Amino acid sequence: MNQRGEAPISVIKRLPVYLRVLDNLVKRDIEVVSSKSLSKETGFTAEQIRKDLAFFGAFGTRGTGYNTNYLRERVLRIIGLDKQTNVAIVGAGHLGTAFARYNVRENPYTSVVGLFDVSPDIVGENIEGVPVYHLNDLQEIVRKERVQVGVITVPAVHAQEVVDRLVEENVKALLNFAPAKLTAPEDVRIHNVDLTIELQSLIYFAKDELNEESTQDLE
Ligand SMILES: NC(=O)c1ccc[n+]([C@@H]2O[C@H](COP(=O)([O-])OP(=O)(O)OC[C@H]3O[C@@H](n4cnc5c(N)ncnc54)[C@H](O)[C@@H]3O)[C@@H](O)[C@H]2O)c1
Repeated sequence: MNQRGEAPISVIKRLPVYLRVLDNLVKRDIEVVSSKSLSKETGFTAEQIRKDLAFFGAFGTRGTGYNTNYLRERVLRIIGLDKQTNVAIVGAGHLGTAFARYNVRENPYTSVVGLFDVSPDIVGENIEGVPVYHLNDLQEIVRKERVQVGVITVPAVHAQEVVDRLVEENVKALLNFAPAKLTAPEDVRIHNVDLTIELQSLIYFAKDELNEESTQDLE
């Protein structure tokens, strides 16, 4: 049974947050955690947490809480992080290299096996142990390293050609940072990330609280 198929996207999106907190608790040798303390650490309500976790089976013991290790392993398995996932980042500029650095340091669950670029200024370099290859080597490395996820951090005008190359190599999951509308076959999943849109929507939601005097009308 595909457990992920049954839970709403909002629940799935909270799972990595639970994982981060559980990782921390395991590191601190905390063996049992209540939904109340998970609530304190995540900011979600205890009821929400119990409901979320119940989607995947009842893991907790009433009055005691959840076994931290067990819950962490379940969450890892539900997300699909119990097996190594190899990632390639295409575009080794500001964002691509920052993303690579951060993931090498902070994300033990995926392995960035290579960055790819076309600029002679960066090809051949090494970012936190991750080699920067020329785009021409994409096919060879994707096959050799069994890359499953592609991250797109090239200028928008080049993003579709990068998608096409990754799709040709059978990469089925793409995380796109370029502000471009990309197309791929139905069995390829593309997630778009746009921090500028996040910033703009924050301003919309906070606009009543923003100090009127410190803002100037643009028109
Ligand atoms: N989603 C967000 O929140 C967010 C934030 C910042 C930047 N961006 C976007 O991310 C992308 C990268 O931004 P940046 O600031 O790192 O730019 P950058 O110019 O620093 O880096 C882009 C890199 O892509 C390389 N490149 C160009 N064409 C390529 C190709 N066909 N194949 C491989 N590499 C190629 C360039 O040589 C360069 O190293 C842009 O599309 C930008 O708009 C998105």
